[in-house]
Amino acid sequence: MPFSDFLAALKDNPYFGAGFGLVGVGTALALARKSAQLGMVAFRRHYMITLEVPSKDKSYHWLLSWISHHAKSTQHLSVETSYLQHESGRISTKFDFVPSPGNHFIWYRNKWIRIERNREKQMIDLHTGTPWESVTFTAIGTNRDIFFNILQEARELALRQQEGKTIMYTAMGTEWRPFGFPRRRRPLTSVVLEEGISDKIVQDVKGFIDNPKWYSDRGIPYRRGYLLYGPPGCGKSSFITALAGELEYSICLMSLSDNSLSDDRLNHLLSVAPQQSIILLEDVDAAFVSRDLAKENPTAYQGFGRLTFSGLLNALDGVASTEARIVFMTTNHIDRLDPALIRPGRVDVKQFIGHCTRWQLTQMFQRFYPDQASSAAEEFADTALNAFEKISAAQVQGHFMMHKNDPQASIKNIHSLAA
Ligand SMILES: Nc1ncnc2c1ncn2[C@@H]1O[C@H](COP(=O)(O)OP(=O)(O)OP(=O)(O)O)[C@@H](O)[C@H]1O
Repeated sequence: MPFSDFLAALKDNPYFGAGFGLVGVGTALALARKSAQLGMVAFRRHYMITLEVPSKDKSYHWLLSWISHHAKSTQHLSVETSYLQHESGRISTKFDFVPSPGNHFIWYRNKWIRIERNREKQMIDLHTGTPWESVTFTAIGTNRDIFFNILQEARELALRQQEGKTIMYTAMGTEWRPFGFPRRRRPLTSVVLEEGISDKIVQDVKGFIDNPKWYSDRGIPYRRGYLLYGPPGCGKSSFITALAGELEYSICLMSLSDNSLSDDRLNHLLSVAPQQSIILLEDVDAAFVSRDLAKENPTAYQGFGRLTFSGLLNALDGVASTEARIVFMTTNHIDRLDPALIRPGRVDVKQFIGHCTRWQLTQMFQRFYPDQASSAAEEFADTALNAFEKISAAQVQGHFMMHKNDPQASIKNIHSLAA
């Protein structure tokens, strides 16, 4: 269809709004013309299809990228700045042009499509503090497939852009928003846990994801909880990040100590977490300690914010969906946790992640200095364990960084390992 006809059709479309008002009528002739026109309006109204996507919808940002991808000739643009992490770890700034508020036309699969991006000046989304926005697509015809295709393409484009990255989400108001730049996926092999632990957890999670039927056949909620506990700097968080990369999942990071977190909000957030994501509750002991401890020292262990302990338990129990729901919790002090929080059903797998063993020390040495003989790695492990009773992987990593190009010095200077 020629562009001029498309514009003429739009002119009568009620969604098109100002700018194409009907010419005034004053004479009988004009009235007759108008009634003919109204006939056309009714006809066109039935042959135009419109899709409105509010900014709250998950697909909104995908669609903006899709539009800028297709509407290359549009001259009215806004900038969206993001950060990119390269293979080397270097971070660079990326500027994307997205269509600015107003009308844009694109030619898509032999059809003209009008896209209107609306920004409400008066309405602010109270949860995110951003203006209320929407995009409306209008096309000729009645076949909705055109919009399904666009949504599908926009989703695939967004997924391609995220390939090889792990997205971290954080809770903003009642929704999850990407936080920081997508991180390059961390390989599982880069986190050296005691022999067998990593494999055991990965197999457990994969077995869970692959077996929804097992749960539905038995009427068991399709969720699984994990608790990683142990001293700081031994790899709890790093392992969860690497696991998310392995599963191609994102991470929804939630702080239970957040003052603005209420029972209802937590419940809601857990039920609307993005698909294929791990919910990560870090340092759960910081928010809730065992009821016995709290009784002994009520001032030190006051509850945080408006979240109650029973609210947390209910929210965890309510986390059920047709999709695999995985909740990871971490703590440095398992002994401070209330047994109700970590009972089976809420936490199905508890795993201690401790200080480095001899095996871990040799593995870490070999990974850091791949050209060295295994005897050097063993010498490093023995020297380290002779000098210190407990060493965290974070300490070892920091020590290697001080002797990046000198493995022998890293063995000789092990006594200088930073506490
Ligand atoms: N097992 C490990 N293998 C390789 N690197 C590790 C390991 N453990 C820790 N690190 C490194 O140490 C740093 C801190 O680790 P991480 O935050 O995962 O520890 P954590 O156990 O979660 O600590 P915390 O209890 O304080 O949250 C990271 O930079 C990580 O790369």
